[in-house]
Parts: sequence; C-alpha cells; structure tokens
Amino acid sequence: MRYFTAGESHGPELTAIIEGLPAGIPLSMEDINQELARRQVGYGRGGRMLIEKDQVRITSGVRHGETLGSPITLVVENKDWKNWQSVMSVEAVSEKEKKKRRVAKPRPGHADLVGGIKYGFNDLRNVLERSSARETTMRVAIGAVAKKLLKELGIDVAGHVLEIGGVRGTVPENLTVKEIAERSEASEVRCLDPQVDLEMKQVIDDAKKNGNTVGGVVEVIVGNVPVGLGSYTQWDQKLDAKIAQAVVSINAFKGAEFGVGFEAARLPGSEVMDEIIWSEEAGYTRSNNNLGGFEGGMTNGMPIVVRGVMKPIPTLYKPLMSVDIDSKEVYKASVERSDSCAVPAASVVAEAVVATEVAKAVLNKFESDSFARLVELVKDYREYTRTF
Ligand SMILES: Cc1cc2nc3c(=O)[nH]c(=O)nc-3n(C[C@H](O)[C@H](O)[C@H](O)COP(=O)(O)O)c2cc1C
Ligand SMILES: C=C(O[C@@H]1CC(C(=O)O)=C[C@@H](OP(=O)(O)O)[C@H]1O)C(=O)O
Repeated sequence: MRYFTAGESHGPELTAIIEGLPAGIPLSMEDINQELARRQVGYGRGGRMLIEKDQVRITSGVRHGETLGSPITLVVENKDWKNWQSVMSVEAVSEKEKKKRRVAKPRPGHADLVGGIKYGFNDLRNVLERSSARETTMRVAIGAVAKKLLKELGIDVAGHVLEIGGVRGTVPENLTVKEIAERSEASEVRCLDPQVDLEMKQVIDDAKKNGNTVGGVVEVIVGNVPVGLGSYTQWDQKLDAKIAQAVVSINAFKGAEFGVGFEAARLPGSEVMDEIIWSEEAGYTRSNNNLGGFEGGMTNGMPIVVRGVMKPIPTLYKPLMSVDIDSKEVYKASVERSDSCAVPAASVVAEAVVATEVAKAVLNKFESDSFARLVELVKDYREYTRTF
C-alpha cells in the first residue's frame, strides 16, 4: 500500500490517492468524516477551524460500501478557498495582483525562508501553502481507511495527549486501548488525566493571551498487534523506524520514542528488557512493555506504544525578529492567522500516521488482494504464533 497527498492550504481542495488496499474492506464516507471531525475540534485552534467543516468525497476505488482493490481517491474541499481565489489563482495574474498577501518576512521555525531559498520563490506564500499542516487532513483521511482495515482484523489504535506546555498528566494503568480512546475523546485537550485537563487549557489560554504558543507530547497505542510485523533483515524494513519517520513527518514534530524511550539511557538492562512469558490462552507475552512492543524492528505482540514531541507553533502573534527578503533589513516576522496550540489535534494525526504504517506492514506480510482472504490469513497466523 502506498499513498500520496496533494493540495495547498488555501487552494480549492485537498486530494489523496491510496493504492494497494485489498478488495472488500467495508468503507463509508462516514468512517472517514468521523476522523476528520476529531482532528478539527482539539482545544487551542485558531479561526480557520471555524471556517472549515472537513467532509470527504470518495471519487474512486469504492463501490456499494466496499473497496474495489483499485486506487482510492479522496477529496476534501477547502471552504476558505472562496476567500482566496484571486490570491491562489492557477492562471497568471498582474504584478499588482501578485503582491496581494505576498509573504516577504519569513517566520522563524516555519518552512518559509528555507523553502523560498530552495525553490527560488520571491513570494514565501508559495512555501507556506503546502508546508501548512492543512495537509494533515489527508493523512487523517488515509489513516481512517487504515484504521478501518485494522479494526476489522481486531487491531485497535488510540491516541492521547500526555503533556502540553510543561503540564504533564499521568496515564492510569491497565486501561484497554478502547478505554484510552474513549477517555481522550471526552477531554477537549485529549488528555487521560482529568486532574490536569483544566491546567492544560489554562496554559494554552495564557500563551494565546500573550501572543505566544505551546507544544507538547502525544502518545499512540496499538493493541492486539500480530507478532512479527516489520523485519530485522534490512534497515529500511524495521517497523519501529518507519513509525518514527511517520511521526516525525507530522508538521512541528521533533522526535519519537517507544516504550520507556529516552529513559532507557538511565536504567539498567534488568529494568528495561521485558521478560518472556507463555500461556495457553495468550501465547507469548512479556512481563512488562518497556520496549513499546518492538524487538528487532518487529512487533513482539505487546501493544505498540509510541510518543511524539511537538514543538510550539512557529507563528507568534507577538512575532520574533526576522529579515525582510527584499531589503535584508531586520523586521518582525509575518503574522498569519494561526493556532496557539495544536497538540490535541496533532494527537489525532499521530494516530492516523501510526495506523497507516501498521496497515502497510500487515499488507506487506500477508497476501492481500482479497480482504476476506487477508482476514483468514491473519487468523491462522495468530494461531501459529500462539503455539510456536
Ligand atoms: C495540526 C497542526 C496545526 C498546525 N497549525 C499551525 C498554525 O496554525 N500556525 C503555524 O505557524 N504552524 C502550525 N503548525 C506547525 C507548522 O505546520 C510547522 O511548524 C511547519 O510546517 C514547519 O515544519 P516543522 O515545524 O516540522 O519544521 C501546525 C501543525 C499541526 C500538526
Ligand atoms: C488549516 C489547518 O491548519 C493550519 C495549519 C497552519 C500551518 O502553518 O501549519 C496554519 C493555519 O492556517 P490558516 O492561516 O489558514 O489558519 C492553520 O489553520 C488545518 O489543520 O486544517
């Protein structure tokens, strides 16, 4: 399975093409719309989310509620486009028109300056239109399809927010993946700890009031994962590495860790390795899940636990200093309408990209033209791994 996304933030629409999914996966537009809505509602977002109401159109690859095995095309309209039609015109426009909403004072921390230098743009809007996290809409749409496939195979995915602007919540022990999903859904900051919910909102409100922004940490958990997805045999086949790339590819994400993560540097081996257990019912499991579900780049059957860190949003209403690319004089950076915190929204994106990588790994491992056949193969394989 592979996919592409296309579309500018203020262009007419966003598009995704997914290729390589089996035929016969039940799929409705509502499955995707539910996920798109989840991405839009997190606390800390700016005015754009009041304009958009992301709804997908499936224009190929699905018939009568099931995938056909042919490429699936997903389209989401940008409602804001009607306010940007001349600025985003595909046709050539006059020099005067070109200056409208031109960006010449790059924002520190956004892609503006480096993208401008790299592609030789005189107007940095040409960079920000595609570097914008508006693109994550389509990654969530693709992730919704991946989640649907995984759910049908009994594999659950949930995400939540662990930390915002230095306020960290605790994670209650022994929650199922479904319970994590339900609890985070009930919180506007997608946090599992009701004690810090208000505090997180306060940190976001304070940042906004001061023209500032905050980042944080999100966590994604995948449960009931078959053993042996990914492979140690080649560096680029390791599934933990692919998931890390997917997480760090989310706009503003700066790192990923699994299980105890960076804490492993400070612990002895006896407190990091998870002892091996076997039981008739569950097959091979581990005493703990310090390694976050991975050994040798392969899933070991324990839940995948991956965290990603998001830096604060680069656009500041109290802007930092920058340089005007025409005069080279020192100026305050441009201010575009912006979010003050997008960590809750980004946790939904993180779920989507992790689900997509896991779905790709499942389809790599099992023959996958027909979904009914895939279901059988996964079932048989689970039995094999239990009794190995
Ligand atoms: C859901 C989401 C919403 C975002 N909203 C904004 C925003 O409103 N303003 C902004 O400057 N950056 C926003 N960002 C971050 C930028 O897109 C990101 O910092 C930029 O593309 C530069 O890439 P980098 O931070 O990965 O280096 C958002 C990111 C995500 C994931
Ligand atoms: C549009 C989305 O997020 C945008 C991501 C973004 C950025 O620079 O990344 C900047 C803002 O764009 P605008 O200036 O149009 O408000 C966010 O709203 C979205 O998430 O759907």
